Amino acid sequence: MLAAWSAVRKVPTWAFPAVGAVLLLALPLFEPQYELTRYVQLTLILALVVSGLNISLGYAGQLAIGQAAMYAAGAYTAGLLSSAGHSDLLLQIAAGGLAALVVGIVTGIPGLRLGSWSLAMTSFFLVLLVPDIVDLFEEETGGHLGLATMLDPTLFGQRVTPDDMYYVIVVVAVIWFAVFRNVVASRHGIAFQVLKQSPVLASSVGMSVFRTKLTGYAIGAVPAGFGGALLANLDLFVTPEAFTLHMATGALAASILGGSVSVYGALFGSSIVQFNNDQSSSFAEYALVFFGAFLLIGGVLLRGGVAGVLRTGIRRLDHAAGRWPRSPETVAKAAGADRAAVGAGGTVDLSPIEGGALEVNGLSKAFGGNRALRDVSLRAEPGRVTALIGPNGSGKTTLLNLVCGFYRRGSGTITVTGSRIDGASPHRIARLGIARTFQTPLIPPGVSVAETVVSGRYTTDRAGFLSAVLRGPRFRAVRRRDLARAYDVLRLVGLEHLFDVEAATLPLGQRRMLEVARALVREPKVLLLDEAASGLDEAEVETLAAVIRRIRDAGCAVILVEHNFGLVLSLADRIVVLARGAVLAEGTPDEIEADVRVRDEYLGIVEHGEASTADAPTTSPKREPGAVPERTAR
Ligand SMILES: Nc1ncnc2c1ncn2[C@@H]1O[C@H](COP(=O)(O)OP(=O)(O)OP(=O)(O)O)[C@@H](O)[C@H]1O
Repeated sequence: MLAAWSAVRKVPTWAFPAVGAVLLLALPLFEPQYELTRYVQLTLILALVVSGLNISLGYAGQLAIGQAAMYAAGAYTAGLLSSAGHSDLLLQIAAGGLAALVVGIVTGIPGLRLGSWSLAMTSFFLVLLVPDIVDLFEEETGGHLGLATMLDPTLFGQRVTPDDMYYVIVVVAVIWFAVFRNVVASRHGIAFQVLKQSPVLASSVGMSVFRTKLTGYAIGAVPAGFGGALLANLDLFVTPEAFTLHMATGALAASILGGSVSVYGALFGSSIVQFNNDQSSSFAEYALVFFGAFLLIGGVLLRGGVAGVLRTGIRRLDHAAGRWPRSPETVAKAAGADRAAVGAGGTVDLSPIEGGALEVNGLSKAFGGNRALRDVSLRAEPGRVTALIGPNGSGKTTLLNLVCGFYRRGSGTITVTGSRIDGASPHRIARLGIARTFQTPLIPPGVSVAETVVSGRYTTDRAGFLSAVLRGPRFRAVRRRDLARAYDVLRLVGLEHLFDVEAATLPLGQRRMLEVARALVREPKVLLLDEAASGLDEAEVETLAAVIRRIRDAGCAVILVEHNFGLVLSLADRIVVLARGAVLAEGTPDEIEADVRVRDEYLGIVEHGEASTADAPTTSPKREPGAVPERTAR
């Protein structure tokens, strides 16, 4: 059984959908009943609509159900073009996709700008508006009676018969799903998942949150428009009854049941929902109840829907057959890295980084009456580790958030290599070469360790959308470089053997190291590490310390926010101590260690050498090169 599975897994993954497409194209040769071909056509049209929902909701995390309105835009555009004498199918499909894209952009901009539930509300009302808009232009659209003046479709001047229509629908669906798969597997697809996990994370790797959201929402509209144009030409009739809230709920149920974070989940979900639609008129009566049940089954019982169940099954079989996780050699080959070097245990060269000095001058920030930062100044030099320490609530994370542009400053300036960055948006600051890790690691679910690191390279060395869709030479070259670079930094932090593993399933220590790798892969000028050692065991802290030294030696300016005082003493070139939002002391590790105020305020050590709290250190941690201290300051 496992041998058979291994043989199956040797077949390239694209071969399975290709076989499915060939079977669908061959179906008419077997002279199936009309009901079956009709079912396939309607399922594929619904799958086009649902695939758009998978992009905007499943991948990009934008809760919106406006797909029915975009479907309507595509159908009416095709219908009106046909009624006006433009019977060419290609023109109608392209125009239908474009009309849906316009509807997506026009409704997406206000919905996304307002944030929160606005997009869900806007798209909900958009669907409710469809019959009214159709009635408003009754003369052209036929109002609630429907548009019945369409001409027979043509393709390259030839009439397209109802039988030919079957092939047109299959071919459009096959092309779209190939495009969808390529987009999802590209950097742009991973960007959607990063955004879904956290807009803060997305902007910290240089993504414009608004633009990425809008792109996801707008791209999701296009296949719905294609579907609409195909539906109109299938029956040569367009009625507003096909684009109701009922239909929108059905599409949502199909997306969740099939697996919204999946390409082929749209096909699974649509085939189930369409099958039920076709079964009986009593289904139509109770459809909302069925859709609700599908939503519950897909969302609660089957995590990740049908596609999620299949994915888990495949992963288990791969694991049992020894095909997963992949060996370092296989991983290196996939990454385009030097196979000979893999597994040799040698060190990884970190290429020199063009570090930049970060300078903070007179920075203040208040939250209401709470003055979180008061006139703070510090300078972090390239090729040096500058530690920022202080008790809880002293303002360390606030300072990092101001540097990264997540908070607006009250007063003061922030510069990198002399250029002001205060006032810039977070993604622009990230693009200027500031990278960071988070106190609680932000790792998107469902993404491999390798892809998580690659997401850090979002702004470097880009291949455009079209290149990604067509998998052109530029895309493949960038992809090879991305994976090879990800592999290198993973070796640096000791996680290369986990290349293929789902990142979100790693334990805390490895997720922290993974965040360091993701930040490092962009070769940042300035690296901000927010409590990167917290929750790590002794061996992991040692690895982290060695990695930080190598990043520093490569030329990066490292800012280390840390409660592990021993680690700080062993790594820092300069230490800045914050207390109650102001700089309490600044100096070399020796100066800080000897500073009475620091010992008193931060370490809680009273002058006769006893700790004032049970867990405060009584002696200075040792500072051997490479040694990692055992105690934390709190
Ligand atoms: N978004 C916010 N809204 C309101 N108050 C905030 C916000 N962020 C931080 N603060 C307040 O600012 C002060 C400084 O908090 P900050 O998180 O920067 O401290 P910290 O030194 O990083 O603490 P810790 O070591 O616990 O992470 C605290 O009083 C905190 O409550």
